[in-house]
Amino acid sequence: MVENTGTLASRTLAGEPSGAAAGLEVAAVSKRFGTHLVLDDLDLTVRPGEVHALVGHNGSGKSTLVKILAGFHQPERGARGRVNGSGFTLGDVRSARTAGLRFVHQDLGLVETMSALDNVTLGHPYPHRQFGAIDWPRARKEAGALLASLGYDIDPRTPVCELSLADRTGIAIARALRGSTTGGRILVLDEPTAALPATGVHELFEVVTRLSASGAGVLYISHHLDEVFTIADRVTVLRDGRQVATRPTSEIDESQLVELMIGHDVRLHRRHSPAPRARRAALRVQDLGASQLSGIDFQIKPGEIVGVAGVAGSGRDELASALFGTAPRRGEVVLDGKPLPAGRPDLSIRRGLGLLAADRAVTGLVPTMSVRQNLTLPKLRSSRRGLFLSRRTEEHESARWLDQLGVKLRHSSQPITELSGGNQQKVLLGRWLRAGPAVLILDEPTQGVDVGAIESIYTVIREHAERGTAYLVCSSDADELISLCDRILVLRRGRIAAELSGDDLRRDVVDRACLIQPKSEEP
Ligand SMILES: Nc1ncnc2c1ncn2[C@@H]1O[C@H](COP(=O)(O)OP(=O)(O)OP(=O)(O)O)[C@@H](O)[C@H]1O
Repeated sequence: MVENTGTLASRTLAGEPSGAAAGLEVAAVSKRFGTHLVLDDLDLTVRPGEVHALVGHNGSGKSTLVKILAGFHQPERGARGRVNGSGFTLGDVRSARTAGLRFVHQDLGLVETMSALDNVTLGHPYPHRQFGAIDWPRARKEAGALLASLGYDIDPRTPVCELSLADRTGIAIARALRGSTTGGRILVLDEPTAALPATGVHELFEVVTRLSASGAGVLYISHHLDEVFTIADRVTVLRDGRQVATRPTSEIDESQLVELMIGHDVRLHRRHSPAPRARRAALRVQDLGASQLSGIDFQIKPGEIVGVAGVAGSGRDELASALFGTAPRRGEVVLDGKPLPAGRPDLSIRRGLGLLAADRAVTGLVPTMSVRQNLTLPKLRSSRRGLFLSRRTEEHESARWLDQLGVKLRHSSQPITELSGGNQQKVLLGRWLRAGPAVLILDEPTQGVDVGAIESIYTVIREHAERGTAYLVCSSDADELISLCDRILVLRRGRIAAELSGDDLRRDVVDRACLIQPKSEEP
């Protein structure tokens, strides 16, 4: 419990030893949207050299806090902030920047077509020669040195679109830190690993460790509790906008943390499914090839949930879009007995193949539409009366879906952009399930979704499998595949290296199959 009296200096934080030098201190931070109190009197300290994790279920207020710190949202009156002892105005972009706060947001905010150098320099002046021309060699040298100091070996001339996700994260961190002094800087990383492969996560941890060792305070927002225990010194838990605890990570274990986050114990249940009886495959893939994939053969029966595991570069990332038709492919894809042409996502949808893509911001959401409109998008015909959409039918059906998926919202005509990331993901899943595809491909289906909501999403997926929907689940989370799938295809170097089922659906077996090349395969 955080006391709510006195000045910033006199407030004591849970888990904060008295007298500790504080990098970032905020106190009494509240935020309302309309009548909805989304942050309720929060106090937080990030010490110099500390990695401080901020966790909480979807909609608990993490991003709202980050936006207040960055100056995009105004907090309610009475909120106070200090960096290294000097006050700054919460809710003011310039004040946050001058105070030394730096941010890497989840979408990274990079300009794909521009070079690493331009992206690192974005928003900062380029070095100039005597008569006003840009000093390109110096600009490149400075950007290269900054990236190297963080541990990234990136040629500043490389266009960002040619860089790996891990290197893009490096560019975003370098840009955030550019121009800040080494001592006393505060870096806020908002779900930095959401789209990173495992190797990228490892690289990022090295960067974060190096930064904190240099005295920077890092506020680290993540849904991945294993990351919190690997990288963070302390963790603050938000639940429904309230700060329920701030603890050293050494004094808490994962199940206690989960309990703090959601208020009760959650266990993920394994699927116990009878073997599908249908003779004809819902999806048959033969000799599929794409830029990273070759010779891929598999089938999925109606009602089956098949997982795809594989490390970055294994081809796992490419499989979903190649099958759906948004990436080029070779080979044969047969849906419900009929061949599906390549490069035709429109036909895929019409014939009953859906894709819940990993990048919801690019391929899923229509940001200008309401929650209800986003949910009902692909199946407009079912709720039409004559030429007019029956609003009552649409409202009734949306309410049922939103309830079933446990979407946290005020009302269904609210703009989708007002929902938290995890709740947006639930709406997109609902959209596809509602459309009733024969086969649904889920690419990282619970990315950005909190532990409490994950089980409710799995339940919905399983229920639809029992009614005959076939699933292909591509995920970087082995635990997700194990708890959800009947069998798992493991990709290595673009080929199916193993198929796991039954007693082999175990973390150690999946990880081993993804990583280790059997002696017989060695060149
Ligand atoms: N601009 C806005 N207008 C109205 N409500 C908003 C707005 N932005 C966020 N909210 C609401 O504030 C609450 C907190 O949202 P926030 O995005 O901070 O959650 P979060 O913890 O970051 O969730 P996630 O883990 O899903 O990203 C949610 O109920 C959300 O719907």
